[in-house]
Amino acid sequence: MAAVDRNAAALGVSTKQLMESSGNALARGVRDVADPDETVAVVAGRGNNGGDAFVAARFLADEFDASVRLLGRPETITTDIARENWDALRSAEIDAERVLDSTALDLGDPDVVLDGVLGTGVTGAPREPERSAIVAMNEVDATVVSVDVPSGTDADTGAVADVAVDADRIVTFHDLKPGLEGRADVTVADIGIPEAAETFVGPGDLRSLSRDPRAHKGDFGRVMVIGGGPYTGAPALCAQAALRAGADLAYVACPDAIAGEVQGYAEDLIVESFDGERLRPAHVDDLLAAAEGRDVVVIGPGLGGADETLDAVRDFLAGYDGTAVVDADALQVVPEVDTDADLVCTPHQGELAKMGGPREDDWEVRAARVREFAAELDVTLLVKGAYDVISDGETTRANRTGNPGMTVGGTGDVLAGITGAMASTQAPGQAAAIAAYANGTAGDVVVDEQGYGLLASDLLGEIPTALWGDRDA
Ligand SMILES: NC(=O)C1=CN([C@@H]2O[C@H](COP(=O)(O)OP(=O)(O)OC[C@H]3O[C@@H](n4cnc5c(N)ncnc54)[C@H](O)[C@@H]3O)[C@@H](O)[C@H]2O)[C@@H](O)CC1
Ligand SMILES: [K+]
Repeated sequence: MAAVDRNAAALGVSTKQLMESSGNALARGVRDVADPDETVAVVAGRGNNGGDAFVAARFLADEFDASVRLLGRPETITTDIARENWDALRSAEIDAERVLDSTALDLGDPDVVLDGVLGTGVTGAPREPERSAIVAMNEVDATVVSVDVPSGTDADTGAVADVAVDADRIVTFHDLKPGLEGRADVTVADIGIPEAAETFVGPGDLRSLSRDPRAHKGDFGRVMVIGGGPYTGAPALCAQAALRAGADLAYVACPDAIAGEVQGYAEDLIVESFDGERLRPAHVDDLLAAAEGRDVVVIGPGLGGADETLDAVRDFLAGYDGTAVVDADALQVVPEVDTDADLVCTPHQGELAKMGGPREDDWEVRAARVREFAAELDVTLLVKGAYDVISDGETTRANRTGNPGMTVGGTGDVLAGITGAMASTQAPGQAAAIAAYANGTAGDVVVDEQGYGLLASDLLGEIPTALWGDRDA
């Protein structure tokens, strides 16, 4: 939800607007169970769940005998928008008081209790002062309406804590939360989050990239690029992109003939070469052994399409059972290969057609067909275009970042490298979605600064900011 919320804000629909809609929906929920002039006791915690309850109180105050209890001091309200809505209650002289000792919380004899104590931001079982307030709410003989989730319910898992609100009705926002499935007393309220906030990859998707300060080397991936032969720049770009996207180590497995040149592009790369001028089936056993110690393999960049090379790609994928990003010439073997690996394929539309996939001009039609094709192949597809389409066969996303300057050679190698890095910490579909977004954002920044004529290598330095530069994410 927090990711969708951030994506909505990036589309111009602020969390405060969503809070207004949430409060309005709550007021409707209360009207459904109460008659005019009945008493409504609103109990609010200090997060946005409480903020929703403040808005509801503003909607209800004219019609009902409504009063608000805030659990704690207004200064300790955790978000600006919740505090602004608390202040609005006070300014409007709506009955709203703070409760400094929740063990002495006296709700009187209300007809309805509105539970805005804890929502999706809860971690662990309720602590004080929320804990005693929940007990007090359960002791009152009233219809209890919960905001988003009954307080004390873990919104990620649906687990109910030892102390939790026993709700008669729940008004939940945007989507059914875990633990609420199958309950007859739940209303899912549309609070105006545009579908685009879920369809299009946005800054909210980057939230999962935050790092634990206790992380150590290897936590963010050892990425192995199998590439090069006729081309030398492609594997080097790809592996450098993986490092810029946060991988801890990037290895390039390439032919001896070009190893020196690949290493020459960047000292950060670990080049491990095999004999000859191109990949052949004889190399596959050694590559499979090397891949054992790595988190993700990216196969394809600069390999070329020689028959023996494609045979080797086929053999490699048949013997591999980790996660592999497949790009460029290697893509064409995917439909015929039998593998236990999780494949993330990154074709442009021409390559997709060569794989037997759909060719559709309209992106929404393409998205639906790409999903079917991903399900048929049992792979994740990232189909590059003006709107990139990403699907794992179930969830389908689109990415709008990027620009026509990125038609230059090498940008696909960069994308494959970012995808490789992301796939070492994220599920394949999410890895591909974030990679497409970051690659396009990097390209947009370069073109904004200098105009067209970008080089794929220009993207590299912009990748970290594209992934971690959004301080609000
Ligand atoms: N994400 C969205 O799109 C929207 C969310 N909204 C509301 O925002 C809620 C989430 O708000 P927040 O993230 O601020 O979180 P909550 O309001 O659910 O709770 C956070 C507060 O509870 C405290 N807390 C956490 N665990 C606790 C525990 N075990 N015992 C006692 N206190 C605990 C935190 O320190 C914080 O003060 C949703 O449930 C929903 O009601 C709506 O305002 C509208 C849109
Ligand atoms: K609640």
